[in-house]
Amino acid sequence: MSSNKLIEEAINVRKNAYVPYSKFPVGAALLTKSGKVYTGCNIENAAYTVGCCAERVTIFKAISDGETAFVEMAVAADTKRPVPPCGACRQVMSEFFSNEIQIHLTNLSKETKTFRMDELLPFSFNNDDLLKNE
Ligand SMILES: O=c1ccn([C@H]2C[C@H](O)[C@@H](CO)O2)c(=O)[nH]1
Ligand SMILES: [Zn+2]
Repeated sequence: MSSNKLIEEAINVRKNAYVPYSKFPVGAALLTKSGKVYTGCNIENAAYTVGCCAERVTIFKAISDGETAFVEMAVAADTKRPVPPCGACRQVMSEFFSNEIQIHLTNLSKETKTFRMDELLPFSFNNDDLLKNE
């Protein structure tokens, strides 16, 4: 699976986005170490705040299937620059992605920027911060 193929999958799954409110479809694709590709799109709701971004839908699909080891992720939207993930998604990514994982952000022209997790979310809150007495 090439990075370009993963980007194609992210662009392709945008068609399933449920976005009657924002009309801003986003797609994501996640490659596991076992070679599986999980895809996801954003899913909105009439109660706006309960909608979920494409990145989190994708990661949660993989985690709920028992997958925890990942290689790379692609995120695509119809943006001028490669689409930047929101802060909530960066926090969820940081829970499951080590710094070896490549995160490809792209747009429909496949203008792509690739980041490491600590570039997308430096000084992130993590499980170590919960261990205040150790
Ligand atoms: O990286 C992003 C940015 C936004 N959205 C969604 C949230 C909402 O449904 C719509 C507009 O913000 O796009 C994503 O899925 N991923
Ligand atoms: Zn998000």
